[in-house]
Amino acid sequence: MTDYTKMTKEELIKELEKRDHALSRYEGKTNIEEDPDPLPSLQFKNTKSNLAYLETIKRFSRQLILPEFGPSKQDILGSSAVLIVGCGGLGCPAAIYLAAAGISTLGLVDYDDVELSNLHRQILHTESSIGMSKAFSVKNAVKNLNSKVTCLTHTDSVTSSNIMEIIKKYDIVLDCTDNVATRYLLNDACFFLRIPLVSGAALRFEGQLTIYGLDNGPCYRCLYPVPPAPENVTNCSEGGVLGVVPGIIGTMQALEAIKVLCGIGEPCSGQMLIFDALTTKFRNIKVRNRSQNCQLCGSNPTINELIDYEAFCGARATDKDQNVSILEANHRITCRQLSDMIKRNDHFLLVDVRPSVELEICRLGDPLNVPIRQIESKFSKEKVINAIHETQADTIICICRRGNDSQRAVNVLQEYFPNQRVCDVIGGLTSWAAQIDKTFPVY
Ligand SMILES: Nc1ncnc2c1ncn2[C@@H]1O[C@H](COP(=O)(O)OP(=O)(O)OP(=O)(O)O)[C@@H](O)[C@H]1O
Ligand SMILES: [Zn+2]
Repeated sequence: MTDYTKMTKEELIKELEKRDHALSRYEGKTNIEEDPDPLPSLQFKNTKSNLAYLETIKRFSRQLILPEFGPSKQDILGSSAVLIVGCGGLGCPAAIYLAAAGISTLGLVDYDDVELSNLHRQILHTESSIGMSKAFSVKNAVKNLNSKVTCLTHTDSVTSSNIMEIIKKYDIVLDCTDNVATRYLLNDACFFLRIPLVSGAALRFEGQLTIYGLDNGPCYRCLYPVPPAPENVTNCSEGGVLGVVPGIIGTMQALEAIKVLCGIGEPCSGQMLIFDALTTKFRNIKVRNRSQNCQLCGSNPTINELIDYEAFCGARATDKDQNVSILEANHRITCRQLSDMIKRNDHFLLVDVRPSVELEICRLGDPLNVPIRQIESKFSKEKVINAIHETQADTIICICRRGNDSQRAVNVLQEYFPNQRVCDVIGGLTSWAAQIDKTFPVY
């Protein structure tokens, strides 16, 4: 194949004229297979204008000169469509690298809008895009980088009812979401349409990456036939994440998509890449082969169509906080009631059940910190007894970030202190900030 990168501008123009002339012979023909002198696909894609052709060569020159890549692979990217589900921490880097690499079409899906707390890691969103749809925000960034990319935005959640219609247009799908129900949904839909699924995940200091449904590789259900109990699932909003970690995994999702589309290298299928940011270690674990017993892709499948994934997982297809209500009303007080108790100087013990690092962010007064993990495992009664004596409290009030863990804490503490009134604060510190003190930090 001609190496265009080594040609001078004049030589390139001459070459173009020659090829434009050759192309003109095919005008009006639908079948171009009889081409005796096949045009380099890169040229073929850019016949409309010489300028576009020259720009394309120049833009991608550094990857065009890779012997394993070259114009033929560039052309594959230039006619490929990738769907990115989730325009957050993983989706942002994935989208921008794919756009930079010259993908023809990017599908951008996200039902959510940009928030300030997204900006530390969802790197295509900016301060001025707060409140804007994440899918549009990513589209803007992509277009700024490479105006030639066609962006199709979807601002609804993907669900069983719309997913097939959406993904059928794409060559490969990237799972950049953050909840289990959507992972099963994407897995099943991609399997039914035989579309490879590049799956990424990032939490705290760890990231994971693998490809499902590629060639004879396993699907998500081969590895995880049963969804985890909802209470065992932690998301970034609860567990935290260092911003760079999804940046690395999302970038690698883009890389794997390029490799799969172009058929280069060894894609990360049948193996799970695990990245530990704290030790700077990448481990590659071989995962099980495609399972004969898999309910989806095994030899006797029982799942032959999309199902209700929220019911299957017992959890919603979003990581938005869900408020649980496990206490009787007489064990709950409102922020307003707590505020009145503070004003009246009532004798109560405020127990903040958040992890201690979160008290470093903000706290209400001078609470006793007993994290919910301790309360539910190795709980030492002494600490609370001492504090009750010190404050001469007749009531123990548990508080947390949003009013879920505080209820669990009340359940345990009631058993330890049956003669004491134990209650929690509805909505926790988030409600306190909304209803009582607008200057109180929300995180
Ligand atoms: N079923 C779905 N359809 C469309 N988008 C989805 C679906 N499930 C998850 N997402 C999107 O995937 C993205 C995941 O990214 P990420 O976890 O980084 O963001 P986040 O949910 O905004 O983060 P945080 O937990 O800090 O609020 C989110 O923007 C979320 O809206
Ligand atoms: Zn399977």
